[in-house]
Amino acid sequence: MAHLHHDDPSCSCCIEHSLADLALLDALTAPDLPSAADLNLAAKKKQHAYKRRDADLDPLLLAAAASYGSVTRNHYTHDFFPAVGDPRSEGAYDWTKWQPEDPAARQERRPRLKYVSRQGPRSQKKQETKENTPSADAAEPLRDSCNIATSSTTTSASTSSTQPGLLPASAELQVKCMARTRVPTPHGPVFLHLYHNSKDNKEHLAMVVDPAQLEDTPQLAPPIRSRTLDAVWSDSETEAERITRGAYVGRLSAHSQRPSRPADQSACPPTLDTIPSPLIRIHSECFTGETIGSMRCDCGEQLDEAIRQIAQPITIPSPTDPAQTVTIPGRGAVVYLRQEGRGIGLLSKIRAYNLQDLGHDTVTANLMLGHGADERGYAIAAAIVRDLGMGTDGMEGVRLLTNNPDKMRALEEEGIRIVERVPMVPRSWQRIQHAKLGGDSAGVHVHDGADEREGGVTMIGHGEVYGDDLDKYLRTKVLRMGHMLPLLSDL
Ligand SMILES: Nc1nc2c(ncn2[C@@H]2O[C@H](COP(=O)(O)OP(=O)(O)OP(=O)(O)O)[C@@H](O)[C@H]2O)c(=O)[nH]1
Repeated sequence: MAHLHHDDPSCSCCIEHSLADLALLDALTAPDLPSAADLNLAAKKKQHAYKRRDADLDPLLLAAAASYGSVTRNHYTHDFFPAVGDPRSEGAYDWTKWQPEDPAARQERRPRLKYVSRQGPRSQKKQETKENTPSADAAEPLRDSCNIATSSTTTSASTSSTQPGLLPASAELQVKCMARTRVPTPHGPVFLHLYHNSKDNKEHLAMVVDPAQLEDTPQLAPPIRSRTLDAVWSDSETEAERITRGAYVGRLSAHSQRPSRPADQSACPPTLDTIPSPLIRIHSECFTGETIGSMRCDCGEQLDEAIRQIAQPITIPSPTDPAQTVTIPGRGAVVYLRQEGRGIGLLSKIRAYNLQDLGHDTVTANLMLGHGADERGYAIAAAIVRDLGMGTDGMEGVRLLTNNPDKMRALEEEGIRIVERVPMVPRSWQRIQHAKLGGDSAGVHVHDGADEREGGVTMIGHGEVYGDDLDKYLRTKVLRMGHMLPLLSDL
């Protein structure tokens, strides 16, 4: 029997407890165990032999027991008796000794530094957003979270923002490139642009391939630069702020930091006729295909293939001697839209996959879940393309990498000038096609198979997706969604 109270041999309660312990030990080890009736009788007679042991509670022990080891006696003492043992705190809790501060001393005290936020009060912003939201359905537009006051630049007419730090929602869609940075990839450097917009609450992206922008020498083709990024956002904007958000020219390093100016896009000579229009891919997010390498679809492969094709060097006649050729870096962009699962979202797409496993195709599965076959929109993509200086009057037209006729139509309706459609043939189909044609498929980049994952971007890398799931998915796109892709069986 552990003695949990205190160890004072002269203490009467300790002696009492020890006697009780011995009596209980004796009773429990005796040949005849005491019956419950005996125990009750003893309790009734208030015999000390079976007295309860929890009469005298030590608060420190209770705290330690309750703490399961995470609270020590020291913690307990600090929490409940914080001033104990600290002579300076003597009387700190005695309010009878409290004295008000001398007003003269308060005057002399230096004023405290105060942080003044450059954003409007939160309540004001909320009100502003509600008023500006174009429709009840539209999500609250993204805020300018960089804490830099902006003069919001629209993609067409420029409207000044009523509230610094807020990209206002308006009937006219606005996009604004919030930041840009260089990202090295297996296909070469890309400039990743992050966009906010006044329509939805998503961060859409553009991967601009234009490595010539890293060079200091003049280039033949105009740089693909964001108008809203290069704009001056406020009179008080510093060079450091511009550099940090990516509004710089040339290669950024510890020794080279040149902020861009709004005029930098037009500083280049007009495009030569011999330079092909930039190659553009409007790509919709696909977590499964891009991140975990799903072979139910070709999205991961398409993303890699798009960046690979855009980054291919271009050979053109030399502007000084047409008999000669010069090679310029490949240029274009992937606009990456956050409209997962053709706009139905990842949750619904996962459910749709289960319906597909039950035998339904990708279109029917969407419909069974109460969605449209394709719920995407391309207004934001078009605005981003325009912001990058492509696709509209006075700017270069674009070559669009797609098989999707709806995508072509939607972009043209948004005013984007598409000068050429470049098909996206799945790599496994290219390989089979190549074999069918007896190796005679001029100009087609033929992949060796699925073992090419080392290079390339996304989980699929430079390899290919293949299999029954993929073939079924692609066939449905051709047969039910009108994708412009020759079926293998038709070759
Ligand atoms: N609902 C649904 N979405 C899918 C399925 N498989 C892939 N997706 C989504 O389909 C979209 C693919 O879009 P894109 O890469 O723009 O291609 P596309 O519109 O099919 O046309 P292309 O430009 O010819 O490639 C992505 O958002 C994927 O998440 C599926 O089985 N069901």
